[in-house]
Amino acid sequence: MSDNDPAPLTFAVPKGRILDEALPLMERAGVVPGAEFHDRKSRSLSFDCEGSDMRIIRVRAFDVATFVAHGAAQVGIVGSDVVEEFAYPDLYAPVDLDIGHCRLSVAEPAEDDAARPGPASHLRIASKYPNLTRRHFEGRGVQAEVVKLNGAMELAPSLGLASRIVDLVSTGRTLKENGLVETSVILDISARLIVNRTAFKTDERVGRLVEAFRSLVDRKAAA
Ligand SMILES: Nc1ncnc2c1ncn2[C@@H]1O[C@H](COP(=O)(O)OP(=O)(O)OP(=O)(O)O)[C@@H](O)[C@H]1O
Ligand SMILES: O=P(O)(O)OC[C@H]1O[C@H](OP(=O)(O)OP(=O)(O)O)[C@H](O)[C@@H]1O
Repeated sequence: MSDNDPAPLTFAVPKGRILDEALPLMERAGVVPGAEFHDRKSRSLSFDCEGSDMRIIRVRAFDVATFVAHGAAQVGIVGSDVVEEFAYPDLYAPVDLDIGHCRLSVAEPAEDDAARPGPASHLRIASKYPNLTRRHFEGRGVQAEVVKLNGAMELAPSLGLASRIVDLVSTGRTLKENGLVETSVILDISARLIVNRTAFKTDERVGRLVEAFRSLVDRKAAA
């Protein structure tokens, strides 16, 4: 790299379930992680990209948004749940990738309707999404006290930690097996290509990546 070459771009991806669906799209957009990315024994968090000086970093889903919003990564892939929860002003989500579909829902114990108390003005709710939870309940005139958990939300009602949960639902199996029922959907979710707004305005490589992903999604929709 000469002194005049721009700094390599950093592309952030989540570690878990979105990745399986995201990798084929990334590859078709020319973002191909090197072999070490697939080496389960590797403890590296930053990887080469084939045919480019771009770096690919693999972080927790919520952290993808944080890296991109702060410009530490310029591009990333993350669920719209994460985009909406943080609502970072410097984060722009220009492409719906049509993968990682699920929903953010309210759930409560599947007990008899007769045993359920009437409408409440204050509820304790367990969630990994405090902002979306508060916003949803405030819109319905209910003050939500959110107990922040990072997983296994479904345990909270039976152990008296909260009366309801707000969590991601896909097949609904986890709710069912833990004696809960979905009572309302807050948000339909899919994965988004996200970019740092400043990088998008100032670095044409970011714009080219956005166009590459957008045309892939458009072609899939037209097929
Ligand atoms: N059934 C599901 N459960 C959880 N997330 C789902 C589901 N279906 C799709 N998703 C999407 O996947 C995202 C989680 O992505 P992924 O599992 O790749 O991240 P992660 O980094 O492993 O997350 P975590 O921080 O929980 O470890 C969610 O934010 C959501 O957008
Ligand atoms: O409707 P389903 O298909 O059952 O999927 C929903 C479950 O999947 C997610 O958990 P995940 O497996 O990511 O584990 P976590 O609780 O550690 O987040 C989510 O938090 C639910 O628990």
